[in-house]
Amino acid sequence: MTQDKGPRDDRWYFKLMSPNTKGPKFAWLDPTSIYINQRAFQDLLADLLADLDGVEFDVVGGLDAMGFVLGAALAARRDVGFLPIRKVGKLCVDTDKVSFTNYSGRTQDMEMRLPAFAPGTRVLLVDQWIETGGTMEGAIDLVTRQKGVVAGLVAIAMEDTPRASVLRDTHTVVTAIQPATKWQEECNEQTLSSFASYDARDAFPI
Ligand SMILES: O=P(O)(O)OC[C@H]1O[C@H](OP(=O)(O)OP(=O)(O)O)[C@H](O)[C@@H]1O
Repeated sequence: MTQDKGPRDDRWYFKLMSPNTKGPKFAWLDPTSIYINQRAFQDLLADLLADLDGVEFDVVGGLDAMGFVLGAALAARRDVGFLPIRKVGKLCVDTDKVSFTNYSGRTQDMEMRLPAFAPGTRVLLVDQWIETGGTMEGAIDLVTRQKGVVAGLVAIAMEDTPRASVLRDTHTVVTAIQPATKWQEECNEQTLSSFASYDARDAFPI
């Protein structure tokens, strides 16, 4: 873990996130570079876990695909199980399915095994990023349809879009990028000032 991670609203590892270099068919940034560097990944997990102190949950539900990385790491740290919520057509067991529309405007289906847990099970939902909130809304539906309790939502960041803001108002939400900060404003603008000096080598494993 880093000795000095920087202020809580300006963590050093935020600037490792990569800009989109492939155009509008892709997401505007790639936070996965944080996972490459062990200090950055450990610091990210420590920050999220600190903010999850006092949030009780029985299992982590991770959203396909990058929510698997963050969710499984948090589950292992908190000594609970991990429930993958998958894009459609992958699971070879009985499933429940929802349709959702994400930032790309495309409608997709997402599945969770059926049954996945007993009624009343507290599920922490984890995804890498929340933009429109459509993907997370679909996961919430899957959990509540099996009578699970959504214990909280976790992401590196959640943009202040209309539906995502509703999620923040109605759920316990933990994000690495803190609301009402410079970084949050830049996420809302979908351009980070750190992109100007971005160097992929800064995220290399040491
Ligand atoms: O809030 P929304 O507008 O629904 O968008 C957020 C979703 O989009 C990204 O994943 P993506 O679908 O790009 O897939 P990936 O996790 O496989 O990269 C992100 O990790 C969320 O899952």
